[in-house]
Amino acid sequence: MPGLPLSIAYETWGEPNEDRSNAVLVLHALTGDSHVAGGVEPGHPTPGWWDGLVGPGRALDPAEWFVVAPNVLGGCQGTTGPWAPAPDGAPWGPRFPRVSVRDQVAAEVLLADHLGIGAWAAVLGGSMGGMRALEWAVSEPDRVRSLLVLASPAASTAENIALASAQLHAIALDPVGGMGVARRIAHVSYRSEPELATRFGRAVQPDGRFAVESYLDHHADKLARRFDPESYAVLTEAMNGHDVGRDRGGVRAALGRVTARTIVAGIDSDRLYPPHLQAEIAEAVPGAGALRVVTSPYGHDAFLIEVDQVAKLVDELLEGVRHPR
Ligand SMILES: CC(=O)SCCNC(=O)CCNC(=O)[C@H](O)C(C)(C)COP(=O)(O)OP(=O)(O)OC[C@H]1O[C@@H](n2cnc3c(N)ncnc32)[C@H](O)[C@@H]1OP(=O)(O)O
Ligand SMILES: N[C@@H](CCO)C(=O)O
Repeated sequence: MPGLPLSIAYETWGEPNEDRSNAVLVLHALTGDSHVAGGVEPGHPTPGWWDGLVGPGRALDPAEWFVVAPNVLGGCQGTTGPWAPAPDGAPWGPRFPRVSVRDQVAAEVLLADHLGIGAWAAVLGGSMGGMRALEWAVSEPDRVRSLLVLASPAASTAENIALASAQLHAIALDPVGGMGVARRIAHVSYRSEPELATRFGRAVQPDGRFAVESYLDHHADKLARRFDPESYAVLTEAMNGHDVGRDRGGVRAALGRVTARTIVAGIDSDRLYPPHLQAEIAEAVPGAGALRVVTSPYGHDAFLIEVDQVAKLVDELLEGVRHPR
């Protein structure tokens, strides 16, 4: 992204130690932001999306770790994205340049440099956050001491691209209404078929809508109140282009570069990024060991919901940083 004026919004928890060896990078998913957790620490009053993970007595205890969470490049919660002013003073909007997951990580490298962090004790993320975490470990192996990749692929699959392409077409036709359509399509892929069947069945509400239809309407309306359609499109295109193996001799060769102590986890009911995609990563990253499986009825969104299981994985990862083999 040479030439793009760049601002990065980020939040931190805890304090860096003298050599910054306690710094942990947490990377959010598609519609997430830098507000990982809240309600437990001064300065972070409102709840976050991984509340159970950061806070006193939690896996990422600010008394021990310096936790850093940036808003992604192309996002709409403070970091440069389509909402930001272009050189002519008007918002970039649809003129915002295409960015890749590699560009996003390159921006996060600049943040690490700015904060004086040579190597992260851990880099972790789920979904799109896991794509960036993996890209960090491949492109900057010396700067990632441990890595958690959760519910992410090494490269977006044909099905991922197909689902996303329908969403991008909807936004291209009508940004605001289209993002609602996109969220409906995406949200179905974030949940599991048995969950939807058990929870909603064929129930019809008094207003005539299927209950599941009304549920999707609700999530579409909620997103419209908090997210920018141009940003949704930029980030979706970045995910479509995600392939750690591009120009690196393929996925296996790229993953072979990773030197971080690595845990790779999938969710048993995830139909967006099913666990076989994480098994591919676990097999190719040196020393990653067996794939870990989060058990959940909720599908892909379990990376946000099953926080206790995620916290155990983070605990195990950080234990390895405290006591390296
Ligand atoms: C890192 C990141 O990804 S950050 C972004 C994370 N946040 C999001 O993605 C926001 C969208 N939300 C979600 O995807 C989910 O709510 C999660 C993953 C955060 C949590 O999942 P769950 O706790 O299982 O929530 P669930 O999907 O059941 O949604 C609950 C909502 O649906 C509503 N709902 C349930 N049934 C119906 C229905 N028949 N009609 C209308 N609304 C309904 C509930 O009232 C509730 O509303 P609220 O969220 O405004 O309080
Ligand atoms: N609910 C998540 C799913 C994408 O991983 C989000 O909106 O970011």
